[in-house]
Amino acid sequence: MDLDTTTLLTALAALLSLFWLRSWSSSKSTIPALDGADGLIASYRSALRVLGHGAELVRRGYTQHRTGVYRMPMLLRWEYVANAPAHIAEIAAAPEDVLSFHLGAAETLQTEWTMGSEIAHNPYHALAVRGSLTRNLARCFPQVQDEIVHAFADVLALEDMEWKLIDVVPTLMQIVARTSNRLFVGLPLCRDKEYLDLNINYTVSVFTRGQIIRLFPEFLKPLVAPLLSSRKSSLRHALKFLGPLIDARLADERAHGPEWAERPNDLISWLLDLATGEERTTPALALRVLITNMAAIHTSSMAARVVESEGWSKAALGSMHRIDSFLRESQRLGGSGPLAMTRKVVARDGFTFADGTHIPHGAFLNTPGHVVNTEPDSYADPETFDGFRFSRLREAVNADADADADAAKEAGPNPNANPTFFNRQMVSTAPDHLVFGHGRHACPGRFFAATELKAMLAYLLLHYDVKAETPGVRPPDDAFAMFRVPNARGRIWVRKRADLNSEA
Ligand code: HEM
Repeated sequence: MDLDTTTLLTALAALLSLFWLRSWSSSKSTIPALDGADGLIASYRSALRVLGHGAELVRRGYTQHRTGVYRMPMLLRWEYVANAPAHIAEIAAAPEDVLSFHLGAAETLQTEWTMGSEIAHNPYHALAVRGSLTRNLARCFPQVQDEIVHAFADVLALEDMEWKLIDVVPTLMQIVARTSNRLFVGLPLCRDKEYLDLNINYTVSVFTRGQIIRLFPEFLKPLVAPLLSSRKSSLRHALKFLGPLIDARLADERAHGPEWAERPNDLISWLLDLATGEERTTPALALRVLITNMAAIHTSSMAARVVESEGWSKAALGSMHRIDSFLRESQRLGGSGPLAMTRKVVARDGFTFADGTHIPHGAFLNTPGHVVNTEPDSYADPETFDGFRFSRLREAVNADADADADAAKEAGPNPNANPTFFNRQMVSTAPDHLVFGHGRHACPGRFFAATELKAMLAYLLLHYDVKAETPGVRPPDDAFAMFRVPNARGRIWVRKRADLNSEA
């Protein structure tokens, strides 16, 4: 879909929305509206403004209602934003049958249209990521490490000591997709360019077209969404690669049961451990592989600077506090959109915070992701990138536990877990660090993401020199409404290091 078509559809959606007879009864809510956005005309004006200035409006709402909840006008309804840390902690702790993460995500990503309604109703792939994938990280790390070496060599394709200008986002997406798929589906498929491109294109399509579909009123979605969504064509395409692999795995399971000597330790097996009924078919399993790829690929872009040289075994990565700190800081500033942790209130009586603030049934409740990640009460000089902010803290408290303790805690009860681990690691979530969400639905893939990104950054630093295209300048993020991603046109210079080490 070209830019003109996108613009046209967006304009059409906005126009239709203006004529859509939205119920304004909720504007009589006791919860205050964003200042200047109350009333029919003002609210529509603000809702249109959200499309181009979402982050600015969320920051304004934070300044105006620092300790409370306010209503933000969107084109099709009012949404609620909770600013106070205590409220954020309550949202994080609420059970799925009170505040639904899955129905919140279904709205944000338009899951029914971009992925299929079964993904929201039976998200068992998240359990496979939280359990088996996380538990197997240490065992599978040598393969991930091996893939990083090959992926950097093939994707950067540097012949000699010359500097090469590379496009950051597409290059990192190739490397991340390939490394992740070494774990998900193994060799040789993880190196198939057509398969990787399919996963990357599907990821981009879910995030961009989901935002456009979201602009349309419900009654128009059945007409418009199938034209915009690439779900069916992507799944058909994915079956070309995954179909034979999954067919063979299902045949083996039928012949030998769930445990057999050469059973691969990969995502397909981890999904099969949990899949029941209709989920145990080739297309249904292929869709879960596609969705897990989408979750894994979407957020992995970062700035890189030389920090220090260490070995890069899994154990060494655990002690690489500065790389961990650098990535956490990078995510703190660039990793959350204006709104995070979207939840749909599904409890019949609505949701009431401990201080009595009441959110009605059916409403969407959010937290101001980027704003809390840059709250001056939590972070000194919060808008400044300080790569070693967290490693200094860590050195000060002299904590030595690493992400494994946290990962093991997530994967299941562990009587030997150390309760005093440092809680400002890359994988640690908090009401003032919402990059991976927080609470019950905090990203289950973050242990893998942290291991993979730390290994990638360490490898990059040991083997390549890197510099910004324009010294000291980070290109501004691309933003649309409440959606924010690294600048798609950002470029950096890369060359092989003169004193190239052979990998540890
Ligand atoms: C830097 C990389 C990543 C970031 C920033 C990230 C961020 C997030 C966020 C913000 C959420 C929602 C949390 C909430 O609303 O409370 C989430 C959920 C999720 N993420 Fe990630 N993620 C990353 C990598 C991954 C990877 C590598 C995987 C898979 C291997 C993954 C799988 C998932 C899944 C399955 C969920 C849904 C959780 C549930 O159903 O409870 N993510 N992620």
